[in-house]
This record gives sequence, C-alpha cells and structure tokens, in this order.
Amino acid sequence: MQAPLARVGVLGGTFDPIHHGHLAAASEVCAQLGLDQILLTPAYSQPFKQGYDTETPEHRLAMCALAADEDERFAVSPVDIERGGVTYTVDTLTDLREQRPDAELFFITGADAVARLDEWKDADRLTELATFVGVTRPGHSLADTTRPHILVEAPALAISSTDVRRRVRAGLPIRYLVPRSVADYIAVNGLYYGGLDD
Ligand SMILES: Nc1ncnc2c1ncn2[C@@H]1O[C@H](COP(=O)(O)OP(=O)(O)OP(=O)(O)O)[C@@H](O)[C@H]1O
Ligand SMILES: O=C(O)c1ccc[n+]([C@@H]2O[C@H](COP(=O)([O-])O)[C@@H](O)[C@H]2O)c1
Repeated sequence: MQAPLARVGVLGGTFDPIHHGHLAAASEVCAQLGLDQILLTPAYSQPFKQGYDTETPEHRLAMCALAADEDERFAVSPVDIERGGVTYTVDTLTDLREQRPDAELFFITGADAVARLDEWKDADRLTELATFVGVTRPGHSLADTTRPHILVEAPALAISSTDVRRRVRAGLPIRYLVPRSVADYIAVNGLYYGGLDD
C-alpha cells in the first residue's frame, strides 16, 4: 500500500522580519487543516514589492530559521532565495513539488491577498499545484474571489513587518511582536535602525 502524502503548508513571505502574526497564522492553519509541516519560504524579491528596499535575503532567511527552531512543525525552505530573481509562486510550487513528490502542498497567504490571485503569474496553474489557504488578518478585509481556496480564521494579531521596522527605528520595543531570538538577531546585526521605509 502507498504511504499517504505528507500534508505540507507553504507560507511564502517577504519576512522583513518574520513576526508572531506570521507564526500564529501558520500554526492555526497547521492545526485546523491537520498539516504535517509548515515551510516558511522567504521570497528573494516579491513581484508586487519591486522598488522597495528590503533587508538582504540572507538576514531574512536567518531570522526565519531562528523562528522555525522554536517549533518542531516549522522548517525553512531557501528555494526562492536560491533561485533568485523575482519570486513567482508558480516557480516556488513547481520547485517544491520536484523536491517533495511525497507532499500535498497548501499555499498559505493573507485572505486579502487571495483577491489579487488573478494578478499572479500563471494564476490558473497555481491552484492546480497547491490548495490555496487564505488566513484572516486584522485590518485587511476578506477577499471576494472566484479562485478556489480554504478560508481559515487565525488569531487576530495586528502585527506587520512594517510596524516592527518602524518600532526598531523609533527605539520602541519589539519584544512579544517577534520571537526573542529574532529580536536579538535584529539588535546584534543592527537591522532596521537605518533607512528602510523612509
Ligand atoms: N498579522 C498577520 N496575520 C495574518 N497573516 C499575516 C499577518 N502578517 C502577515 N501575514 C501574511 O503572511 C504573508 C507574508 O507576509 P509579509 O512577509 O509580507 O509580512 P507583512 O507583515 O505583511 O509585511 P509588510 O508590513 O512589510 O508588508 C502574507 O500572505 C501576509 O498576508
Ligand atoms: O506569483 C506571483 O505573481 C506573486 C505575486 C504576489 C505575491 N506572491 C508571493 O506571495 C507571498 C507573500 O508575499 P508578501 O510580500 O505579502 O509577503 C510571497 O511568497 C510572494 O512571492 C507571488
């Protein structure tokens, strides 16, 4: 008898930096959909964020790895960073399917973003490569879309990477917004004190 496919959630993001809003949402999807693993998959360069100044892929990947270390259900995939260029999810999912033929993939994204799926590259193929999961996010309205997806209500944590970066720059605490190891990494490496978002 064939072994059942592993159910793997893929949370793609810029993760500049990763925060507890990401982790709580991924954890909720994992529990509600009975997933075996969550892959945090930092983008090299998000298509809708071209022209934005972000931290280096190496720093964003390292912070994801620190966050993943705290939960045995989480792992990090460098697939998008290793490919480089603009990160299209169709490439992410194609590469992950090659690497993990044993897996059924669930691509997790904020529920608001599901509305813009039509604008994503090869939108029709995307929903064949993975099941799309939209997670609720405070301050973002739910999407109206014909694209098939599962909606998961996540704990309402109104945290954004933008706000974390602003707080670091303003000298305000980010403890309890990001894992402690990530806060330490930001401090030790002097991330975000300078000009991002100016
Ligand atoms: N607090 C949150 N609750 C639920 N989903 C979230 C939350 N923050 C981010 N997400 C989702 O996680 C994915 C990755 O988000 P991303 O890395 O862009 O973080 P962000 O906080 O939105 O960043 P930024 O403020 O820089 O735009 C996206 O699909 C986004 O909608
Ligand atoms: O494939 C696309 O056309 C596409 C368009 C917009 C966003 N994405 C992906 O969606 C994920 C979430 O992006 P972000 O910036 O909201 O963290 C990330 O993995 C992006 O590469 C992908």
